[in-house]
Amino acid sequence: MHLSEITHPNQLHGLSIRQLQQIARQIRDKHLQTVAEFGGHLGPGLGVVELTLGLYQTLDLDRDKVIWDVGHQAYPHKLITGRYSDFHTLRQKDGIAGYLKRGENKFDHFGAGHASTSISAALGMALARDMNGEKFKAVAVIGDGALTGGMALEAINHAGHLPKTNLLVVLNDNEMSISPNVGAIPRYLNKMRLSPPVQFIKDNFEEQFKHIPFVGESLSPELGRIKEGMKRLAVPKVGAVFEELGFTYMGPVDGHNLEELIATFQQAHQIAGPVLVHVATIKGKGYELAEKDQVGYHAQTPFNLTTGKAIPSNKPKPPAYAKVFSHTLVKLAEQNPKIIGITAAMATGTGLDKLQAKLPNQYIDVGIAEQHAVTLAAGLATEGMRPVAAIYSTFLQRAYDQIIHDVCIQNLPVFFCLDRAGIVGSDGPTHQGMYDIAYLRCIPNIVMMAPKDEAEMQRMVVTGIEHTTGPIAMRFPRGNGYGVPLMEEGWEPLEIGKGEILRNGDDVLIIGYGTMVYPSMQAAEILSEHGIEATVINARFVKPLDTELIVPLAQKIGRVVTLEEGCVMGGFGSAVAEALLDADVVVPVKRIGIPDVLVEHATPDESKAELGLTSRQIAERVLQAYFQKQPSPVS
Ligand SMILES: Cc1ncc(C[n+]2csc(CCOP(=O)(O)OP(=O)(O)O)c2C)c(N)n1
Ligand SMILES: CC(=O)[C@@H](O)[C@H](O)COP(=O)(O)O
Ligand SMILES: [Mg+2]
Repeated sequence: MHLSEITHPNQLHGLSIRQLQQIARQIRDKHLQTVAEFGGHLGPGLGVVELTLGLYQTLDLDRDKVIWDVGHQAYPHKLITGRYSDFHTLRQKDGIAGYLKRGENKFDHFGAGHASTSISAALGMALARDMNGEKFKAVAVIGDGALTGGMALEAINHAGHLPKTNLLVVLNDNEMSISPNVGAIPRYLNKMRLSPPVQFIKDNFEEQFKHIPFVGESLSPELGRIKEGMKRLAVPKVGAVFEELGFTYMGPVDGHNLEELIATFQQAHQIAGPVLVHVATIKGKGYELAEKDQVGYHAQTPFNLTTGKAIPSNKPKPPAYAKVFSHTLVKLAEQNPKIIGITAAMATGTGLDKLQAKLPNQYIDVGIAEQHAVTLAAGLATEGMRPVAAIYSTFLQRAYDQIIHDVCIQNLPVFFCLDRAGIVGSDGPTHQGMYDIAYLRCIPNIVMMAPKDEAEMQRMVVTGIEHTTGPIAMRFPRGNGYGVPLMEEGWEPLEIGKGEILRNGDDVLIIGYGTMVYPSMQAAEILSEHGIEATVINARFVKPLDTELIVPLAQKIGRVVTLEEGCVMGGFGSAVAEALLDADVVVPVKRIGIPDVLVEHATPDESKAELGLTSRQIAERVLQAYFQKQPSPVS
């Protein structure tokens, strides 16, 4: 049977190991071709091909439910659940999502994208199953990185307390998060990965020696004494921690040996209560370049399969915001040993791997543990350190209470650097950085800012470091800057709460925040072609808002437009409208940003066009709102 003929995982039933190995090869080929052509997550899925086939052959997917943690590794799952023919649309507009998605396919029982949720979801399904008197297996597949997330441990704590609730947790242990996994849990797992040989020797000690020709028999008396000594060798009982937590532990199992996997899963299905099967895999298995560079091949833009090199873009790109951010932070950290950069398992994405390389003592990776990262930063701040929590906007959502409870209520000087703030593109709704303006703005004590370009971001990094009277947050987008000139040092901090006028005009006031400042200027130029002259403000800060600058101009001009790359509800535009209300200035405010919708996976430009956020669309919307001009057909 060829992979292309599989539309239901139950078609795996009855296939021989050889047939499964053939399908595994076809999955790897399809996975590699598709990611090489369109980009996506490479290493994670290559590492779970046999795990997926072995597990699914032992389940009835018309009944049983498999929940994948994060879901970035679930391309093999997608390929055997009816999406082979559409797989070339992966992570593209209106195409297959890069993560599991309940609405996409009946075998996608739970969506994800953020880590550490699978065991909670699977346990919820198992409890509902038992309450409804149903019979199906609930299986969570979680990576060793995701296992460092607090939620996963909360779920294990709960599941281990329910000896009558059947639940299978498959731990995909490839010793990697995006970077090498960090913490005591991965270290413990690694010890178990290593322990079987030691355990094997202990169990088969004499057997091993007796057969040594000529000397084997004569060694016997000695062997007894050595064996006694071996008994005292402290080998952790494999899986002891999980067993102590109420799970039946099985493993570690070779995650690329189909016979072993199938036999283990079949056995696991016979065991009542919570069971954890520890599967040892290799991230990137089957593609040598990915096996050798597991960090670099976690995710890929389109690349050449033979050379492994990214397909060069036809024009040189300005530096990425993340690169400028980390370069600036390293420069400042070299002068200030109190600066501590903190990442939650996103060293390469945030660029903090550069800080780790240059100043390892001023770098902390806490694993996938954003909540811990924030309160750790708060603790560091109480002792006079200068903590910089570099966490994507979307992942910082995980630590909302810690931001309020541990940082802002105590008014501690933590500097939050929110990368990937705004529309991120192919990762879709779970990863869009849409909510941070709204979710932070309502918290007392926090200062919030966003740069118009990468040069202003450098000034904001200095501003953030020097703001030590309380918490401060800077948001910036995924991707590249504008290529504006950058300074190597001597960046001038900004005055907190002060914006700048970029253009003058009497017909409409346009106030841009962060990434929407340049589009504001471009829209103003288009309006000028229609005889409409706009004043454009770069707000720089949403909290505190520069009301001294904005309120009088709004009153004078009488028409206001706000622009933000974030949710309009409660966002930057709301802040301006509230300020005008508080000042009893009654003028119309047209808030342009992301409306109350989810933004599906597409390129950022496609999403912005769909949301009416291109410069031309902004100009058209202003004309329509304030000057009763019917929009010309959008070119
Ligand atoms: C809450 C959260 N923080 C960070 C991330 C970014 N992220 C995506 S995959 C990944 C590593 C996951 O490691 P693991 O679970 O071991 O899966 P593997 O990639 O090794 O297959 C991280 C940190 C995320 N998805 N969710
Ligand atoms: C699966 C996951 O959450 C990360 O791999 C994420 O896709 C990284 O996003 P960036 O590519 O923006 O760093
Ligand atoms: Mg891993």
